[in-house]
Amino acid sequence: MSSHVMSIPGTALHPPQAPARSAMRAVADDSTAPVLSLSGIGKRFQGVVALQDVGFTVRPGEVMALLGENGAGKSTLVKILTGIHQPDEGSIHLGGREVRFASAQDAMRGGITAVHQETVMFEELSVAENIWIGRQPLCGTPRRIDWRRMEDEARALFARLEVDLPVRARVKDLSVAQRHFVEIARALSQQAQVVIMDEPTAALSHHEIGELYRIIGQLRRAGTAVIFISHKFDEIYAVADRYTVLRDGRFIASGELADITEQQLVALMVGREVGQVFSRAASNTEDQTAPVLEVKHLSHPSEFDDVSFAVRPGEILGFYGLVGAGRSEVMHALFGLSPEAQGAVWIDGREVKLCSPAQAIAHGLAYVPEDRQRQGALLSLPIFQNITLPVLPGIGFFLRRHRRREIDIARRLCEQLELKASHFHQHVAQLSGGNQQKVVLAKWLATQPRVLILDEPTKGIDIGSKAAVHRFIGELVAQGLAVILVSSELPEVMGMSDRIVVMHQGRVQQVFSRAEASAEALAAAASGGLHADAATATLAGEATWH
Ligand SMILES: Nc1ncnc2c1ncn2[C@@H]1O[C@H](COP(=O)(O)OP(=O)(O)OP(=O)(O)O)[C@@H](O)[C@H]1O
Repeated sequence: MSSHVMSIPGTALHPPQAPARSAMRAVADDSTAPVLSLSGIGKRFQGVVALQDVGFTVRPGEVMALLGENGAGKSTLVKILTGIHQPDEGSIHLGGREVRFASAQDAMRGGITAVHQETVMFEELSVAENIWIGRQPLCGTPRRIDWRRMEDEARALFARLEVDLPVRARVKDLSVAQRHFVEIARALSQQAQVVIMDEPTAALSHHEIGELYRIIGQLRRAGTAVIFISHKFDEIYAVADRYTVLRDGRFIASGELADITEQQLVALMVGREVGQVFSRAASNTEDQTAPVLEVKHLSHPSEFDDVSFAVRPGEILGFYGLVGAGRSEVMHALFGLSPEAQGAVWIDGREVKLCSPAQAIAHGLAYVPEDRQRQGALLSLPIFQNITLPVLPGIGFFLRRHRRREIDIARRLCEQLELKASHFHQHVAQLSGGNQQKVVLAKWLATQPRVLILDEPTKGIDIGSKAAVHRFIGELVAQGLAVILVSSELPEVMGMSDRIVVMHQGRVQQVFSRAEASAEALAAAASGGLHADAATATLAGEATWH
């Protein structure tokens, strides 16, 4: 890692290593004709310019990282490439022919497929049926579906990918990673020339990320071009060959990743200096300060067992663990969302019952969930109403002067979080994904809680805004707020927390002070107390795939 921006001392762990790029780049070189070329692409939404004169090329067998801040226009471009939106201007050439896709199916048939979390699949149908839906092989007279061929060909696709996935499994029973693999198999079956991956690792474990990298290597060797969107630089450098940067809907630069440092990329993306990310001085809260929140022996029949911890005013208590460790489930229970949970919760030294979110809020808790878009934002309401919704009773919604105050609160938070929107009355549905996340964050910060639970607060948020979010959390803590920070990013959890609880398989494995918390020690605890080397190997995705 070349820049100061993402690295802090002691975070020696990196995401899974991709195979050496020189070995993987069998097809693309400078003389290869592009498989995809865009020129002069423009798109407006009700006066908002999302893209303007964007052009770049992608060659067969290369991985192109598409980079930009929240709202830069990446998703809009993906939607144009996959037939969901039509461009107002410009042209797209695929395999040397000009194309215009009227729908997602049209784009898929034409050779462009996207892999992302929101992809609609037929939940009740099998893996094989999802791969061949709409084009099932037929046999006999009268013609009927050739189930055996359909399943055999699906098996052959997974064999090619070296993924062990039962083709008769129902899609509803698959993990996010397995769904990605089904989509990739479908793309292969359609001889896709370009596969777009939009933040594909967001919900994957370290091991699954390793699997995904390996499959990307296979696509590349087969000559498929991959457009890879991510806000994480370590993974961009691990998998991509080239980059294209967008800023404010415009093309800024393209080039080889080998020729550019992370810091230079950040400068291209944000066009200004970015503050230090992941760095906060430890709070000077004394150990003898009474905790504002104490959780004692919290258990759930299937999700977690005997979880106890305490957090003091002015302190950040980090929660680290692998996907599935039970961290988010504990936070759900704490916020009154899990009726089956048992245990005791004490606030300011008094035992309280938190049986519903309303009770939790009344006791000064706020919870910003991980899945903010689905659980947090009212997409059809304007930004300022989303932000002030939880505090409306407190500021008198119907009084005009209070409406003014509502807008003031919203404006201050939007500035602090560097929200990118054309105006406060813009509907949240019209914001980019990252900016929608910031609205939900602002909404809960506006409640001025005493204990703020943040679940993956910077997931999907660009590097510049990450620094702003961290600064803002730091300011709130300095004013006496207690924060519980659930994060899967080691640098974030280490750089921000005063103490770190590591969970493994639903239990508290170990609690670290800031001084004790090294990347290796946290990883070892997250893997169930393995020796640090073994834990590092597990995190690097070297274990076998089940
Ligand atoms: N349906 C829409 N209506 C109005 N404006 C829109 C719509 N979709 C996108 N925009 C605007 O287009 C711009 C680009 O958004 P886009 O979603 O492409 O950004 P992005 O680079 O994908 O950001 P992120 O990293 O946050 O996902 C933003 O200003 C956004 O508000």
